[in-house]
Amino acid sequence: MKIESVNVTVFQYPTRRVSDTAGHSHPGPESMAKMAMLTITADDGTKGYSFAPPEVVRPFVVNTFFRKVLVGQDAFNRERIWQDLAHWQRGSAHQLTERALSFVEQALWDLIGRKLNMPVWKLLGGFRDKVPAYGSTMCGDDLPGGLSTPDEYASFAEKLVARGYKAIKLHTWMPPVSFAPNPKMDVKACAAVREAVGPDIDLMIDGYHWYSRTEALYIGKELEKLDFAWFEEPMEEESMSSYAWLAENLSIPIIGPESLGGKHHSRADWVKAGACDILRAGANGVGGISPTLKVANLAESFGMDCEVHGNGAASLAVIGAIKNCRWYERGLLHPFLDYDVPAAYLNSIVDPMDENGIVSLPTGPGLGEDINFAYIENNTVS
Ligand SMILES: O=C(NO)[C@@H](O)[C@H](O)[C@@H](O)C(=O)[O-]
Ligand SMILES: [Mg+2]
Repeated sequence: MKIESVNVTVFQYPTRRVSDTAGHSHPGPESMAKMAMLTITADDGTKGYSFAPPEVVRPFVVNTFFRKVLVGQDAFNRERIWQDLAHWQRGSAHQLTERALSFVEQALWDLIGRKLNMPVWKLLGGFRDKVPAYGSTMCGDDLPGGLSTPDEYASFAEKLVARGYKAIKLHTWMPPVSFAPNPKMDVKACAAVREAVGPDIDLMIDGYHWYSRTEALYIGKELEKLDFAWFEEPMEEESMSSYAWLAENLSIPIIGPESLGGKHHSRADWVKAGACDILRAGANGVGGISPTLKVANLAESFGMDCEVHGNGAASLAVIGAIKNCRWYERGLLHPFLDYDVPAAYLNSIVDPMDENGIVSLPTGPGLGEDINFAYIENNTVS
């Protein structure tokens, strides 16, 4: 099955998610956003798809890297294609990003799954067809009735538990929110949520990512009193030694790295350095599904869990194939937004959750996205 073409369709769709000046998403007025659908087509007509921000898979990236490496290759030689692209990153002047690599690799997996008429998670190992989800909140805000006070976090947490979630992760306040960063406010939000949901719900925090060692230590010690399940990204992840120091000084599990580059290579060094108790990797951030699987397998070899970063089909593809991931990150959630409403370009969401907080993995071929092709065609902008 030879790859014949790699194409990108950019289309517009309505959204109520806006980004702040640090890239964190919050609810906002409805606006039209743009999305790119990356399509890989094989010579027998089979197609594979992934969705990406248009700038990540812009024409320069597709023409300069994707088409040169993929076209003419056997689509089943996915690892060889991935290695060839990954090696080109060094000489790409930072134009071939981990995220671009992730999205083309995901489309390749989707193509393979569609060709074999099997879900990717089953192709990769088929460990499970259901997974418990944790509710991952948006970052805090200053919206009255949103996530602007500890009590509003507590009230939202109660609603999430009523919806079925058995675990909740708080993204707390970060600049540009006026009073952030604020370790004491982070702790107050965590305490309010623990008070509201009781002792049987797993709680985690993912707060301001640039605290000092002493600020992170203070928060961590307070979280230990609140029996939090993990402490995520409280400092700059480029400083692995800071995380090793923090992990040494706290009993609460430290999880990471999430946003650090270096794919599965950097995560091996984190394990060796004792910089985390739980590994983390996302299929959009470490170069795709296979590198995420490599991180999960590395973690398993050291008796560690690997909690997959982010929601979506690619995350589910990995989680369905491995044992050592306890949760699916379902989010990001906010009181003002209904997560269960699919985006206009999808007929249904890929991660439906029942009243017990269990997400059933997609049973369709490939990554299992229920794509509304007619909508995309009617809303194509380039
Ligand atoms: O941290 C995350 N998940 O754990 C990300 O999904 C979110 O994007 C969060 O970091 C953020 O909004 O920056
Ligand atoms: Mg995170």
